[in-house]
Amino acid sequence: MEAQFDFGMIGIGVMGSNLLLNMADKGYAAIGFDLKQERADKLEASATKGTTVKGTTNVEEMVRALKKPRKIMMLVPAGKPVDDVINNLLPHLEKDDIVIDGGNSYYKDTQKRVDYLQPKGIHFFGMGVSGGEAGARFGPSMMPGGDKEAYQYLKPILEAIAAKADGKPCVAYMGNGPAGHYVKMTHNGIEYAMMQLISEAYDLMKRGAGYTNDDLHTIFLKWNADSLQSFLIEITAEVFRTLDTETEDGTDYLVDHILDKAGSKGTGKWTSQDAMDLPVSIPTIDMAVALRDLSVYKNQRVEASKLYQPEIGKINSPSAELIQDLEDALYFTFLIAYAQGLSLLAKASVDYKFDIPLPDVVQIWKGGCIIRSSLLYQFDKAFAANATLENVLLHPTIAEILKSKEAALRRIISLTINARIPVAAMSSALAYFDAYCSERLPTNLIQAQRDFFGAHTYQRIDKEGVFHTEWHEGG
Ligand SMILES: NC(=O)C1=CN([C@@H]2O[C@H](COP(=O)(O)OP(=O)(O)OC[C@H]3O[C@@H](n4cnc5c(N)ncnc54)[C@H](OP(=O)(O)O)[C@@H]3O)[C@@H](O)[C@H]2O)C=CC1
Ligand SMILES: O=C(CO)[C@H](O)[C@H](O)COP(=O)(O)O
Repeated sequence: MEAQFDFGMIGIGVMGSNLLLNMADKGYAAIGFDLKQERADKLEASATKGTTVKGTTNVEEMVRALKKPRKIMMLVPAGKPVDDVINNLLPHLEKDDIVIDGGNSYYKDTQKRVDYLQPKGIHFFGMGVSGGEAGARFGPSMMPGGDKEAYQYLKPILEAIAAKADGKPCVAYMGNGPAGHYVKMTHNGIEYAMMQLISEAYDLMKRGAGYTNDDLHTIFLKWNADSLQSFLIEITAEVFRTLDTETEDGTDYLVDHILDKAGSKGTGKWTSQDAMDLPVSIPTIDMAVALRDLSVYKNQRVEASKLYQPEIGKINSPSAELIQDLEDALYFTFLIAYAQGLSLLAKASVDYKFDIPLPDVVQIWKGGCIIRSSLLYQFDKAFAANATLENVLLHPTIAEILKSKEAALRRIISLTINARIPVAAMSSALAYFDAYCSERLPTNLIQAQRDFFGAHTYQRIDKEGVFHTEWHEGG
């Protein structure tokens, strides 16, 4: 076959097929490989009339059909399938070909793959893709990282298919080596935190204040039209009005029939693990991971609820005030979740020499991805003033916002404590804020204890040096 295709895709499942069809709609000739013939046929059948889309089960045929330098993306499950695809592709590739892993791969695996392929002259990109099925088809947010020189060949195609925010494409070069996958991992960590925060607001309104699903639908719609405008708030409004087709008369709401055990594929956990390695404090993301983990222990929770019989207190605050406070509390805590994720990227960028452009990260998260929200626009001024800002909480415009919403969050958390509604992520966001804004923390005592039992030494506030005290006889 003559080399006539602009882009090749390996793995034409949910994400791969939609991304490829998106490219074809933008005028690129697209070819997709899958192990299954029916997927290859389905790809061709789904193409928009007049576009050039081919499906194949022959990897060599796909590679030969691509213009040079070849641009091949894989969208397969993370882990072994990625290495299998690389090894199957390698015999057919040539120097300067570009291979992109668009899945949710662990960034340390991506680094190994970059190191493996670089001596062979192959440019390997780790690229986070966010937006789910609809995003892939009509405009995702994409976070590519790898060889900057080779990015010029990808840029036009990626910019054409990306979501647009304020007319700018939601894709940009994210830095060296596995930087793209690191940014996507962090995106997902923030995603975990925002989802946990929303679920806590839901719990407070449903179990605490007794709102119905219809009420919740209306409240989330209003929030989405107001300060909390975001993809996650928008889809949550939809969830509350979706009826269950499995139950007899179909009048029950589906959300009430869904088991309260959360799944997770690892990106949230990796964010927390890597933050601890660096170390960067991201407790709201950590708490979101921990609460998904806790949710899995359903049997233990059932047993404990019988043992302790916790009575959920009624929250009787006037409705309008409660909903306004919750809106402000969510705004405050979403902002903290973004701040923690961005502070992780700032540190990783320096320590790992990723050179991540933080203003671009904020820009490409404004559209197409799961954590898109109008709140992200608030960070523009902070990063315009300092593109490597360690923490957005240090910028005066952010301080003004947080100060205006802080009292509402404190009122909400006070209500939940007596009502026994667990708001672990909200509480962690407030505690992080209180600690981050404390000139003096009680950590002096921890240093004293460490020196007491382990002669670990401490520093003093009034003179330079390292000190040790004989705290007690034999200490
Ligand atoms: N779904 C989503 O919303 C999002 C997913 N992602 C990530 O994108 C990646 C793909 O996800 P998604 O499209 O949902 O998954 P799907 O399961 O829909 O598709 C995966 C595809 O990979 C193919 N595949 C699996 N193993 C191999 C292999 N060894 N060689 C060649 N092809 C293989 C499968 O082929 P077959 O079925 O024939 O075996 C299938 O076509 C994952 O890393 C996921 O985490 C990222 C963002 C959002
Ligand atoms: O990357 C994504 C969105 O951005 C995927 O939907 C991801 O799979 C979600 O993670 P998890 O399954 O752990 O909730």
